[in-house]
Amino acid sequence: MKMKQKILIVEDEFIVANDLRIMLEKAGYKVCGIAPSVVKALELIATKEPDWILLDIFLQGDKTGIDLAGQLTEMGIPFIYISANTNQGILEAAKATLPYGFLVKPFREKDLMVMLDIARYRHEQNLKYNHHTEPPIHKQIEHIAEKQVSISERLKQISAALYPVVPFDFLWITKSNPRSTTKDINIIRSFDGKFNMLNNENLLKEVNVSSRDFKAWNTTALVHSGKSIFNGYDFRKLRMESPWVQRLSDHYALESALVTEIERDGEQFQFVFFNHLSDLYTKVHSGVINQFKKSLELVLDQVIYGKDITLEIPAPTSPTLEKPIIERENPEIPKDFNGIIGNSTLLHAAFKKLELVAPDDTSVLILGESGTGKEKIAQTIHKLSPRKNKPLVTVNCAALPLTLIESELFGHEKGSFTGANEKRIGKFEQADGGSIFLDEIGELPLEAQVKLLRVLQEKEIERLGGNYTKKINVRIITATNRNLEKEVSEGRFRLDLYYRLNVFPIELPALRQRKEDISALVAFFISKYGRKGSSGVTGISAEALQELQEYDWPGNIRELEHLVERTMLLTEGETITKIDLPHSASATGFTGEDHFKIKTMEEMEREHILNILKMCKGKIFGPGGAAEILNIPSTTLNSKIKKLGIKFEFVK
Ligand SMILES: Nc1ncnc2c1ncn2[C@@H]1O[C@H](COP(=O)(O)OP(=O)(O)OP(=O)(O)O)[C@@H](O)[C@H]1O
Repeated sequence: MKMKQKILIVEDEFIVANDLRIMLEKAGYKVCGIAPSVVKALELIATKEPDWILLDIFLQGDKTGIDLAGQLTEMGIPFIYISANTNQGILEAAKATLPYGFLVKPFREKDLMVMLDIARYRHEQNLKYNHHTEPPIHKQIEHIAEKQVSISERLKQISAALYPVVPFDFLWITKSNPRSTTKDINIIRSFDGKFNMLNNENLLKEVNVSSRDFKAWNTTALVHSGKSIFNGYDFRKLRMESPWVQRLSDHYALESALVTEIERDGEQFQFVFFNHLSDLYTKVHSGVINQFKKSLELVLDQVIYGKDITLEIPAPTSPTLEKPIIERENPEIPKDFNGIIGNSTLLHAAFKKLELVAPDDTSVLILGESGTGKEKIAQTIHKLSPRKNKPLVTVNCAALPLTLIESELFGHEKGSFTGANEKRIGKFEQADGGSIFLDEIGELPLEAQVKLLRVLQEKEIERLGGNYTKKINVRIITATNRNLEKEVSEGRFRLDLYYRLNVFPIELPALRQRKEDISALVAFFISKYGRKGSSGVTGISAEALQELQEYDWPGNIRELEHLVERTMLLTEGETITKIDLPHSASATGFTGEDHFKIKTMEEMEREHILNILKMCKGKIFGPGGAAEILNIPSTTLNSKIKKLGIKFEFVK
């Protein structure tokens, strides 16, 4: 008989805590204490040494469950949140602490037990691989801070990493002591979720303030007397005290702020996060930002402090046409990992995980946008596993008609449905002894999900329309470019299956997150297509490469590969000097011919919104903003913009 698992309940509502205790004890767990506050929880952890913690978010005292979570991770104690709070910002902040689960109150006894069961299973797997699922956000920030890309690119990436846990529309980083605005950094989030950086000079122009006024206002960091959260009345007071904050908040329709101070070498810096939602920030956010202080220090050291801020991307050093910077004849053909090119830290993190898991039978879930190389990774996992001499069967779940998917995967008996003239061996049976790669797993219909769960749990398949079951031995590798958590929350994907598949996730970065790999990839593709075809291209000019590095790559490596191949065919000399990158004009639907096209209502709506956005120079909120002109709430406009796929570049 196994030792009973000891659980500590951290919950300030006695009735809920007691209820939980009864359920857990009934299921055979030992409840080693109930703590209504973080302080009490730490005391009980020291004396009772719990195996698991069930953690509420808002507790007695000024510390939240999320504050405690950071310490739990350091102590290596696994935890699950149990909270009634489903505010998106708080969920994201909770997620960033890497819990083993999140249960929303009220819940059924069964939900709790399933969640605990799966969490324990995942924890065992994690201990085995000694890792957590993804690098925590502070690690991501530190990694970006040290990247060899421009300061503004790093700050944009850091903003994107921070955003899920501390959402903001405007971030002002300023030196508060000794007071100075010369090194101010202003980061603005545009409505399409991109971050743009402005120095003070440009920002003053944008918000229409003369530098004389700015100086006269003696604009300095906020006097915040130790307070960090500014909602409602506090925010209005802040506005009254600072004309600069007033101007910013009028222009960007900002309604709340969160402030944190960081000291470096006797100088005090202030990070001020602003949001257009009122009452957005809570002590959860200030707790999170406190946990990130060390990373923010690094950002100041590496990215800002002691350096001149230039927002311009440095001009390419040698924009030569004659001297291509990548040459096939003298090829620095990049080193690769089983045919996968890339040297960025993000990709290396994925390789490391891959090497770790490949020899085992553990299921792997590969996450990444389309074209990031998920299939390549799946092939490599198989190649590096003891199953390498057995088949790797690939199934694209999105490419199969719903009606056929089950028979394709699990096989069918003759006559089991109309058209089933012959018995069919399913893909799982074909893969017996080897691996199966289920691409686009998010597309799998619910009935097939049940069967897949059965394969994972019982290691057996059942053909359609028969009593035929067979034990099989298949390693399952899945991939998706969808947000599976969202699919789960919307009822399209089974939670239990998600947890089983997500035991070992490998995240593949989008190409835009690892632009440092672009030149190696281009060199690789030039060499690949040069050898194959008749193109005489051997290199690319620095300018053209720079252009590639500035592009966003929605189609990732697949798009880059096709573009290089196409450009090589169109290039007459040896060096690619001109690249025909997709332009926003055609994407906006503003080509000349469009005048004569019959347009759908959606197209009309899109065009009208675009026109207004252009008129307002992209301003959505506040006076003179597009929402006001269109007479709809800004939130509605924002969701229309998203739905209609309007991108910020189209507005410029
Ligand atoms: N790191 C890499 N080095 C070299 N080639 C790569 C790399 N990553 C991807 N590719 C190439 O890019 C193309 C797309 O890769 P792949 O099909 O593996 O992407 P995917 O993420 O599975 O895409 P989808 O989600 O659309 O199925 C392939 O031709 C692949 O060979």
